[in-house]
Amino acid sequence: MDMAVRTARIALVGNPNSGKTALFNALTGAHQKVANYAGVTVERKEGRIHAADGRTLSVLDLPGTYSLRARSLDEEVTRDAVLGALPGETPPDVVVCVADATNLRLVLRLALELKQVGRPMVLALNMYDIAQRQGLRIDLERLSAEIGAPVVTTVATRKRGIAELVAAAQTQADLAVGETHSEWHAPSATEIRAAHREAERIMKACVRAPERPDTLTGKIDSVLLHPLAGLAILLGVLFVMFQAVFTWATPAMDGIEALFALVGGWVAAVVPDGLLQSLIVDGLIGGVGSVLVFLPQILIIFFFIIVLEDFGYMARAAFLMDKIMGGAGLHGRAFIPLLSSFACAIPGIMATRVIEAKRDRLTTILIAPLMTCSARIPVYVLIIAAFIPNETVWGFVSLQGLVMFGLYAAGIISALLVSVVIRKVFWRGAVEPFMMELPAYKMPDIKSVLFNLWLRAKIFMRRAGKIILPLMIIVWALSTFPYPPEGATGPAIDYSFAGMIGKTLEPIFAPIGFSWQMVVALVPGMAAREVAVAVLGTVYAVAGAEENVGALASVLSADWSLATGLAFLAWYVFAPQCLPTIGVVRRETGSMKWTLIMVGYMFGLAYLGAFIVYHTAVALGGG
Ligand SMILES: Nc1nc2c(ncn2[C@@H]2O[C@H](COP(=O)(O)OP(=O)(O)OP(=O)(O)O)[C@@H](O)[C@H]2O)c(=O)[nH]1
Ligand SMILES: [Mg+2]
Repeated sequence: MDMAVRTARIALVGNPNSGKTALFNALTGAHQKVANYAGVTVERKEGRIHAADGRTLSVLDLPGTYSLRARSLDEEVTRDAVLGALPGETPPDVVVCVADATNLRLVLRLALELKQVGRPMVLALNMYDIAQRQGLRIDLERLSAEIGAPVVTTVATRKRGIAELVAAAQTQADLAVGETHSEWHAPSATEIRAAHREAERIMKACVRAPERPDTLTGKIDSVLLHPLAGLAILLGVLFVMFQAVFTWATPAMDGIEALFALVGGWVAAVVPDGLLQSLIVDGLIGGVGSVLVFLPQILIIFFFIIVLEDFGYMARAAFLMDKIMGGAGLHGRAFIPLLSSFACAIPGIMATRVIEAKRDRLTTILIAPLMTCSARIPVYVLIIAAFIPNETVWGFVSLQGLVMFGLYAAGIISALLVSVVIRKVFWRGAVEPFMMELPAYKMPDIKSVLFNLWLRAKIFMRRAGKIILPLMIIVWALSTFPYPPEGATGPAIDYSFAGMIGKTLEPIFAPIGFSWQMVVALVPGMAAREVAVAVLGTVYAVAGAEENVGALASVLSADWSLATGLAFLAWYVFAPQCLPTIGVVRRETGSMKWTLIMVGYMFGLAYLGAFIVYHTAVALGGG
């Protein structure tokens, strides 16, 4: 074998939240998700490093773990990667043990364990900036001698120490060429105790306590984690977020609408009247534009989430919610997956891999789609704009923002209730207590916040191109053909395939106040929820070029009763309106039965919720 061209493989292994993914990004130029809480990475990710000497190395980012005695699915991935037990994989040539330099005790135990596996190792003391700021003194030479591996200090977020780390890893790889020894056995209780003592001894020998211990974190925590004040602040933060959605977004929306109107007008002037013009202007530009216009709202919500994540607040929110979630039969570790589900249920469901007990994980998967994903935002905003007056209550509170807050709350509360029911119906037993490690507070980095927002915008726009655009072509065709017969008087859509489908299914939805036009919007909404907004624009023939949220909202408010509008919102809170999510649930649970149970209960709740809302509103005079 020609050693010179063989790519050495490096694996990043370390405690949760120690900065492995930040290092991976710094090493490879990738943009994997980094956030200030444990359990961000749940899968292995491979990337490439082009070293200074022209060689390439391959590097693996792995889920965080405290030990190779893996307990949850994500930790098993890390163990198997280190041992080369994943199908088709050999053990890595070098293990880079990534440490949070301010929290060495736990990582030393892991480092000792890794050492036993027998792979060449490098210890990366990451977050070295924070360690220095705190005045923590680490005897690097002694530490290196004690664990028998080179030690490199790094600041992943500032790309410091990266070249040194690569060089050290390369040297280790070269020294150990051809050596493939790798073994591990689960340690006995005696061995574990011995390892703890050894880690303690190394700590004492190499680390001197910080001169300026982090008292700020403690001070902030005494407020933010206060059982009452903390919860009030959490609610306040969410409240401000939804107020912002309705007050900050308008100028940006106006800009996007103007842009699409301009393009639509331009195409209408260039392309002759007829089918092609209708397809481009109404179907494509109007359809995609009517969804893209909600980008500002989505980015505002993500802005809050990203800043709070980076600050280290989300782990505190998990702490505050722990009692409530435990009461509902949810494991404390369910918080982060549920939080991820506010972006989209799919990454949320994947994130449940951090939950050890199968039942706890299954419960979390089953309720994750009730969290308000970002694809619901366009629908909520449109219907709220149509039916909720743009007024201020109690002097300063936007009523529309308040309703939005209520819809999110409805999702959360129903998720908790469903969890209680799952616990009652399918299994009992106490939930294991769990304490998430609270990360130190960090000032969010503006560049990375903006970058993450840009990634979010890209995801949303890619969806518009890849899913919404093709769907809109289908919807346009179904609502254009067949043409109305000679002498027909109603709108053309009445005679189209879309009209036929809607009218066939209408009887099912009539009891909850939905018209056939709404049914037409629900069907493609199964592929991507937000398409419903574009389809409503099509079925109500709001002309493409002058299409805007205001115009569509006023058509809806004229055509639907208030009761219908509210019932539609209720439907959207609960309905499993998204095939990709159902597919992921099937894959992650490995069970058709549980997938069907989820789809069934969600449709049931949607129908029941819309029914109750509709009839209550009618009874109160909103029909
Ligand atoms: N100040 C400072 N912050 C860092 C450094 N490295 C990472 N961070 C921050 O630490 C937090 C955790 O980083 P991640 O890269 O997500 O950690 P991880 O080890 O991949 O975490 P898991 O995937 O959950 O195991 C993020 O908020 C990073 O921005 C560093 O060297 N200095
Ligand atoms: Mg990570």
